[in-house]
Amino acid sequence: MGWNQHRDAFLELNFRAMVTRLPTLLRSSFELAWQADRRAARIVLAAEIGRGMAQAVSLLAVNSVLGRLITGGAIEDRLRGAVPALVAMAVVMLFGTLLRAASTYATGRLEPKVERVATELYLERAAAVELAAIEDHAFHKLLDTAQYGASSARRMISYATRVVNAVISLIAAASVLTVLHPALLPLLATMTLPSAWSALTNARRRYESFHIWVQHARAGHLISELLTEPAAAPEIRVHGVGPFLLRHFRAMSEAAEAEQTRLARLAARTGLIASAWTGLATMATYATLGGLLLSGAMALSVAGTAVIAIRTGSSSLDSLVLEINALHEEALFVGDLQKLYVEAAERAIPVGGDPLPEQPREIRFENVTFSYPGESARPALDDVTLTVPLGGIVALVGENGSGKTTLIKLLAGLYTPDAGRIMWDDVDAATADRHQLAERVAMLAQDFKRWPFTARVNVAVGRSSAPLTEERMATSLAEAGAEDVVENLPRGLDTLLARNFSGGHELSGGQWQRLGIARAAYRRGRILVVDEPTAALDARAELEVFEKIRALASAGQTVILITHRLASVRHADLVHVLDRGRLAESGTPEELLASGGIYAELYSLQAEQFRAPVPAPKAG
Ligand SMILES: Nc1ncnc2c1ncn2[C@@H]1O[C@H](COP(=O)(O)OP(=O)(O)OP(=O)(O)O)[C@@H](O)[C@H]1O
Repeated sequence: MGWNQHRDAFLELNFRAMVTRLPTLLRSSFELAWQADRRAARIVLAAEIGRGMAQAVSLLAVNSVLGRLITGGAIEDRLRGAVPALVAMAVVMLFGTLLRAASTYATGRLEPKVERVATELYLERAAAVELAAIEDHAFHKLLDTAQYGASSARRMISYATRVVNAVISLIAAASVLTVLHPALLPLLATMTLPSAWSALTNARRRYESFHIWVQHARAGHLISELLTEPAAAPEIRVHGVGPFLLRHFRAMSEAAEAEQTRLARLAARTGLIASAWTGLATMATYATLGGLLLSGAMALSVAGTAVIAIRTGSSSLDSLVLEINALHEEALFVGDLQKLYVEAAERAIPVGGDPLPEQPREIRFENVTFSYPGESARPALDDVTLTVPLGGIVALVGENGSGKTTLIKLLAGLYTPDAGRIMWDDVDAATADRHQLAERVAMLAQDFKRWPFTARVNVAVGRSSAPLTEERMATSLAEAGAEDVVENLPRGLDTLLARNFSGGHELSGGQWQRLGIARAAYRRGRILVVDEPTAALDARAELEVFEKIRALASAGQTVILITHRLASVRHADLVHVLDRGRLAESGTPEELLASGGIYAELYSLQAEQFRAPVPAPKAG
């Protein structure tokens, strides 16, 4: 269906990189933990270091016990001699158990907090970027992949904990082995390398595959949502779109399954090779140990301890490799999240800037050109120069796709021009304080958001930063002519406007439009921008809304109006006509009618429809 793009998979992930990055990974896990809960982070770190040390001490105690038991003398004496070491072992094990409990508790406390902190930052940064970033598919892909980073950050904490633990117990086992016989250490490493290789190879494949398939997974998810969402339900039923969507869903799922099968086949093959290699290395290790015993180069008690140390060491090394690998895999996702943090900060709406004039007289577009990203035959706005005087009604008129909505989005600061300037008196909007600019504008977009909240929230969300007041609510509803919409709701303003929730209610398109106008009125922006405010209204409601808009304008509010209903434009103080991204004509409605240009042509086309003869009722 045109979503798949498998070109940009890239990775650099190898064993050396993994080991060299380990300190950075551990540090960033610790930083995440520190940010989320300092006390718990301290407990985890101390407990894990303590546990590793306890393991080293208990290994030394084992050596001492074996040494006592295997040396000559009466068995009672040998047992008695081993008692202090046995007691030491028991104490150390108890200590280790307590530390483990402390670490489990603190990690459990830490993990959800880490995920929350990471998620909050993700949402905060994503909500603060420019509209252009949200509409950019590359940034969207990053948003998609980075969303997994927060849960990875959560898991990173336990993996990092286990890595610290495994490193310390490995150091303990390796030091004991080196003391026993230096030849044993490389053998221990050889035994564990295959599982390292296999785990790393599989992780790399999984991550590569994830990056290649993430868009695909999103598209599959989108189709399954489309099949169940209420907005699509009527067309799915009347036009029979269901089987078509299902066919695509199946095709996409099958492609994803084939990828999973490929990964499983490769993982099985890699696992087999690694196991064969481990088997050979284990045989070599024990043969060496036997050789050392036979040649008398190693005492039996030492060989006993060596076997225990090798088993402890290889299991520590095994788990170290697995945990580092898991840590690394999670870190790749956390890396995506961090990349998003950086990119979102770079593409964030700038804070601060030149103050806008308190009472500007006009907004001037000077040779403004703007193109949407991607391929298009012509710019959406092409060298547009026009003035919007403040304090009256300015109408934007033009055929579909002529650039009206784009123009008001630029005016509201949602996009910045590719060329030219937008001046608020003598302040360039490009360097102006964007927060101030947004403060001045109330916007009712064509596709304004129908929030799945109560009617009250749907209006008050127009200015969610201020405390809600009933008086302002009532005035806004009156200004929008939306009182009867609210009166007819089962629980008035407290009715939930989301039909797919229990107790939820749905409004008609026209009723929504009136609530949308109430929201824009509630905002009390000095410039009210309305894009096709009456498209869904019946003739009476349309007249009423334009009446209200006129009243707002005569009370001093600036209204910028986009509409195809040219009869309603008659009351505008100034009309700009756009044609394929260019300003075609400007003037008062009377001037434009008299000039016989595009406006006059569109006007007479509409007027014609009403002049068409009404068929006479048939007699009889
Ligand atoms: N988000 C977008 N991304 C890419 N192109 C866009 C986007 N929005 C609009 N366009 C393109 O920009 C051009 C101008 O669109 P715009 O929505 O400004 O027209 P309009 O005059 O408001 O049309 P209408 O009367 O249909 O609402 C069109 O060619 C449209 O395809």
